Amino acid sequence: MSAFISARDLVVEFPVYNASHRSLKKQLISATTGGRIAADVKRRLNVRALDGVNFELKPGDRLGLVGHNGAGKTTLLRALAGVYPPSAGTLTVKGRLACLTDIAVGIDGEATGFENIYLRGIVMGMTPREISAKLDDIAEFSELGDYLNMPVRTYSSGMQLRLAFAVSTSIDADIVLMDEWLSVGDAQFNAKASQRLSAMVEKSSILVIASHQESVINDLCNRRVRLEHGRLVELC
Ligand SMILES: Nc1ncnc2c1ncn2[C@@H]1O[C@H](COP(=O)(O)OP(=O)(O)OP(=O)(O)O)[C@@H](O)[C@H]1O
Repeated sequence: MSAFISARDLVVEFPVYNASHRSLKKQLISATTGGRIAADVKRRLNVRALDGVNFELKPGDRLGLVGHNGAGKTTLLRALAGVYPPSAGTLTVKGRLACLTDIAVGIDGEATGFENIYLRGIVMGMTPREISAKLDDIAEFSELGDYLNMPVRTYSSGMQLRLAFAVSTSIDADIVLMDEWLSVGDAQFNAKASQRLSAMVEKSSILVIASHQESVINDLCNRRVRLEHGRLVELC
């Protein structure tokens, strides 16, 4: 099956509770960041983070998502990952995903490093058998040694990220989703992490990466979407 992504008139809205209707509206009328604010039929405020977005991606596409703070880039990545359902329109995603936007999701502080490799792997969509086959590689890459037998709550934040990164980049993915080029650990680890990410992206069929760095988009991408206040204003 070839990887494929299609967004048709995609809308993602977030209801905003406990917001002062008048003051929020006033404040946001002139906002240059963020999605558009609108009241629904029940006069509740909604942030329209994605507003009628259309595009299609096929194998070989490396899409760079650009736009101002709050333009909707992360929302689009999370919608592609199935975290946010469309409020309207349709989104079709075919292929196995590696979503690197929230790499620590599924990590449990009370569980050991080894147990967390399974927990995070399962959240990523891997089978226990698949994780077992990759366990040595993940453990070796993380360089956590005997710490893998200790509860993750005893790790430093950098060690937790190493673990999350090692598992999250072990999946064989058709589609890679990334919010900025991931940077983890100290200088030595970050260099090998970057190599591992590059290898993962090269093997994948479709890449979608959001970035504020022009050089990242230029180096990695052959297509580009610019979002402004949730609307797609440039597609090439
Ligand atoms: N969980 C949420 N609840 C309410 N509003 C949200 C939520 N997540 C995002 N938004 C709103 O949706 C809009 C788009 O946010 P998003 O995080 O997708 O922007 P972004 O382009 O990734 O921004 P940045 O470059 O700052 O990371 C913003 O107006 C933001 O306030």
